[in-house]
Order: sequence, then structure tokens, then C-alpha cells
Amino acid sequence: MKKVIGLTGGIASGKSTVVDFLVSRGFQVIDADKVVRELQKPDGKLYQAILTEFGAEFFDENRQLNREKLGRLIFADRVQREKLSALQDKIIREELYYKRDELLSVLTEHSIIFMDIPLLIEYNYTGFDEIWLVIVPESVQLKRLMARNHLSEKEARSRISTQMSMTEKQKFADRVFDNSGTIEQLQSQVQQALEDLCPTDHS
Ligand SMILES: CC(C)(COP(=O)(O)OP(=O)(O)OC[C@H]1O[C@@H](n2cnc3c(N)ncnc32)[C@H](O)[C@@H]1O)[C@@H](O)C(=O)NCCC(=O)NCCS
Ligand SMILES: Nc1ncnc2c1ncn2[C@@H]1O[C@H](COP(=O)(O)OP(=O)(O)OP(=O)(O)O)[C@@H](O)[C@H]1O
Repeated sequence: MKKVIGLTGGIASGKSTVVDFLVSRGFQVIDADKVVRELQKPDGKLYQAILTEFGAEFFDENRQLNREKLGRLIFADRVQREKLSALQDKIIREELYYKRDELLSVLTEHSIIFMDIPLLIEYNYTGFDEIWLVIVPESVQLKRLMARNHLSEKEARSRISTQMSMTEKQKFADRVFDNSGTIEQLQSQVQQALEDLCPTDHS
């Protein structure tokens, strides 16, 4: 049987770090953030809608979306966040399911694919054999988010507060990975989960 695993977690929890490990192990991963970025390019399905609703000041001279500027706006303002979500959600969802079906159609029986979807739980994505969740204590999340995105503590806290808490997310997860330690410690938890999922492979 082919399996689809949904991977999720809060902002800067370590999903991409898990994805890097899965890819290094030869797994196919659909990365929602990357798919969204493709859709927001000038020839993508979201470009025109964002331009019309938010205006040219959110794009640079090469017609690339100024992600930092739009991010600053939407994470600080619930109304704008909902406006962006209403604009993008259906198209993102269709594209992710399309990519999943396309991938599944070319893979052999007993294949496993992963879908890294940050808002998987908040936005009610379905159709997974298992949901894997990466968690970190909020203090660690805050530190990593501030460092990665060059945000003030206030900005980082505000981004975290737009998402469901990790405690709440755990109720939906089949597997939980604690990323409060080193990357190697995270990888060994993922390795264990892979061995449980497909005992003969990837050991
Ligand atoms: C606002 C945008 C342009 C900012 O881009 P930027 O490159 O700075 O961030 P990136 O796309 O890498 O997202 C980083 C993280 O922010 C969080 N995040 C993104 N959008 C949202 C949102 N609407 N609500 C809560 N958290 C969000 C997620 O944890 C995501 O992994 C971009 O995040 C966006 O278009 N977001 C809306 C699309 C969306 O819902 N993305 C999540 C895929 S399910
Ligand atoms: N165990 C760890 N120790 C130290 N730094 C880490 C660890 N895991 C991840 N990081 C760093 O924390 C930041 C967030 O990790 P990562 O990008 O994997 O999270 P993410 O969940 O994919 O984030 P987002 O969804 O917001 O893009 C990155 O800068 C990453 O290098």
C-alpha cells in the first residue's frame, strides 16, 4: 500500500530540517512553502490575485513578491491575514493535492511520500495515513525564529501567536518529534519512525 505522511509543526519548529533528512534518505517530499513560492511567481496562479488585492508596493522591480514586506503586514494584522488566506487557500490546497496524486500515480506499491504543510492542522488538511509533528518549547522556537528571520522578540512572538499551540496540535498527531536538542537527536527520532513505518527498509 502507498502511504502519505503529513509533516507539520509550528513556525521554525524544524520541519525543513526533518525534510532535509527525509530527502537524504531518498524519500519524496512535497513542501507546501516551496509550492506556495512557485504559485506566487509572475507566471504562477497566485501572482495576479495578490497584486490586485495588496498592490504593486508588495512587489519589486523584477515582479518578485516582497515576502518580507507581505509577511510583516499579515503577521501583524488578522484582517489582512484572513484576506490573504481567502485569496490563496483554495489554489494552494488544489495544487498540493494535485502534486500528491501526480506523485502517487508514478510511484510503485509500498512507496511512502511526505507532505510538509505548516498549517496542516489549522487548515484541516486530510488524507494522511499518519500525521508527524515537530515540537519545540516556545522559548527555543522564539530564539530560532528570531535568529533565522532577523525578527525582534515582539515580532517573533506575534508570528507564533497566529498559529495553534503545540500542545493543541499534539492531539492530532500520530508521531511527535521533540526538537529541543541537537539536529542529530531530531534525526534519530525520525530514523526510528521510518523504521517503524517500513521495518525492512532504511535501517
Ligand atoms: C506571508 C508570506 C508571503 C511570507 O513569506 P516568507 O517567505 O517570509 O515565509 P514562508 O512562506 O517561508 O513561511 C514561513 C512560515 O510562516 C508560517 N505562516 C505562513 N503563512 C501563515 C499564516 N497565514 N498563518 C500562520 N502562519 C503562517 C508557516 O509556519 C510557514 O512555514 C508567506 O508565508 C505566505 O504567502 N503565506 C500564506 C500562505 C500559506 O498559508 N502558507 C503556508 C502553507 S500551508
Ligand atoms: N535541533 C536544532 N538545533 C539548532 N538549530 C536548529 C535545530 N533544528 C532547526 N534549527 C534551526 O532553526 C531554524 C528553524 O528550523 P526549520 O527551518 O527546519 O523550521 P521549519 O519548521 O521548517 O520553519 P518554517 O516552517 O517556519 O519555515 C533554522 O534556522 C534551523 O537551522
